[in-house]
Formats: sequence, C-alpha cells, structure tokens
Amino acid sequence: MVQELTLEQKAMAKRIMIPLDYPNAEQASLLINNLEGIPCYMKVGMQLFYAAGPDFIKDLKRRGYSVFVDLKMHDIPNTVKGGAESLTQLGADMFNVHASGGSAMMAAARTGAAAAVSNNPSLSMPLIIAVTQLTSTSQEVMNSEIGISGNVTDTVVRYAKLAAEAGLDGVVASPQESAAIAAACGPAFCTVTPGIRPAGSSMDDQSRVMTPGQAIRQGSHYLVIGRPITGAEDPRQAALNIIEEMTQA
Ligand SMILES: O=C(O)c1cc(=O)[nH]c(=O)n1[C@@H]1O[C@H](COP(=O)(O)O)[C@@H](O)[C@H]1O
Repeated sequence: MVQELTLEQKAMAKRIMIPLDYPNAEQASLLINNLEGIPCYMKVGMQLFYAAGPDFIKDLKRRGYSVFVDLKMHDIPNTVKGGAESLTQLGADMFNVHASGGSAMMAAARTGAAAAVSNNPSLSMPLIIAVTQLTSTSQEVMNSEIGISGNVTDTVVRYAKLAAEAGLDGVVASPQESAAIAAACGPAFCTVTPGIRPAGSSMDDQSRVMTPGQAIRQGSHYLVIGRPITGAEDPRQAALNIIEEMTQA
C-alpha cells in the first residue's frame, strides 16, 4: 500500500537523492519499484551508467523522475564541454564535474550544456555541480595524501567560490560544510550533500557525515542518501523514517 505523504513530507522527499549504485538495470528497478510514490531525485553513478547506459536515464525520465547523472567529469575543457553537451541532450536534470579540474574546465561544462539547449530548445539547462572534496576524504588524507594543507572546510569553500565564479549552480560537499558554503556563495548556491548517516548507522567508507536532521538544519539543499536506504532490510520504511526526521528538523 502506498502510504500518503503530506505536502511537507513530499517537499522533503524531493530533496533526497537516491544513488542507484547497482550493477544492472534490473536491480536498480527493484529499488525504484519499492520506493514508488515517494518523489525522490534519482542519481545514476558510474556503476549503473557504465552497465545500463543512456537508455536507463531515458527510462527514468519517462517514469517522471528528476535525474542526477553523477559521472564526476574531470578532463581537459574541450572534452568536458562535449560530455556536458551529451548529458544535456540525454535530459539530465543535474550532472557534476570535479572543481579541481579548474575554472576553464567548469566554464566549458556550462558552454557544452548551453550549446545542447540552443540546438534543441525543448531541453532545459541542467544544474551543473562541482565536486569539492569527496565526503570519504578526511582532513588527514587531504593533507598527507592529496597534498592540500589546511582544513577541509576552507578548501571546500575555496572550490565553491571558484565554481560560482565559473558560472556553476552549486557544489557537492559534506553537510558539515553547507553553512560555510552558503555564507561564502549565497543561500541560492546549491549544496548537494552525501555523507548522510542516520544516528547509529554505519559510516561505511564515508568520513565527513551528518544525520539527515542535522543536514537540513545546516541548510543543505539536497541530501544524497544511499546505503542507509538501499542497504536497509526495508528500504521504503527507511526512506519514510528519514523523510519524517527531515520534516521534524
Ligand atoms: O558526487 C557524489 O554523488 C558523491 C560525492 C562525494 O563527495 N561523496 C559521495 O558519497 N558521493 C556519492 O554519494 C553516494 C553516497 O552513498 P552512500 O554512502 O551509500 O550514502 C554515492 O553514490 C557516492 O558516489
């Protein structure tokens, strides 16, 4: 039975992005069917895209979902421009690039998306989001392995400002940094935050985490929530519990 959501709960559900981190379309479809009627954003990352390809994105769009294509592009500007053009033609509502590719690369993503829209005016401009520091990265790893000194929040904010100056719509970061990003780039600059873990759940490979309620209170626009939902015994109930926690926050 499809449990009726209140308007407020529906608004919160739209801020949840479900990563369809599955090896094939069949397994992803099982989860989508399980969550039927909950209006989440769907995120297709490398595992599913490399296996099921553009057809799966088209299928999600036909089913009425907003789709975040998470391929984290990081290449020379001309190549990223072409990738952005293709993802926009495909109907992605959001896609991402790595901020560490630099401002020319980020601006090229925007140019590619705009070219697709100008060739086909029935398309809309997708939201283009820059990955700052992966939420699996701790300060220790950032300093000693990646070679960036200082604290993670300062680095994330520096990348966020670069992304804003390059004309992007927002960033991927931990909810721990959402408030600092809003202070630096304005409240409309979109924060897409993975690293969400309900109280008591496993961190898995994430480092910079917060609960769904904390992320909402920090002002995150979107919460990317995978294993706490997809790995739950009852994914639908796990999603409904999280929506309730977000609504109460
Ligand atoms: O770009 C992303 O979506 C992303 C960026 C990041 O910094 N951290 C991060 O976890 N992600 C993605 O967010 C999802 C998090 O999944 P869970 O850890 O299972 O909740 C995965 O699909 C990751 O690929």
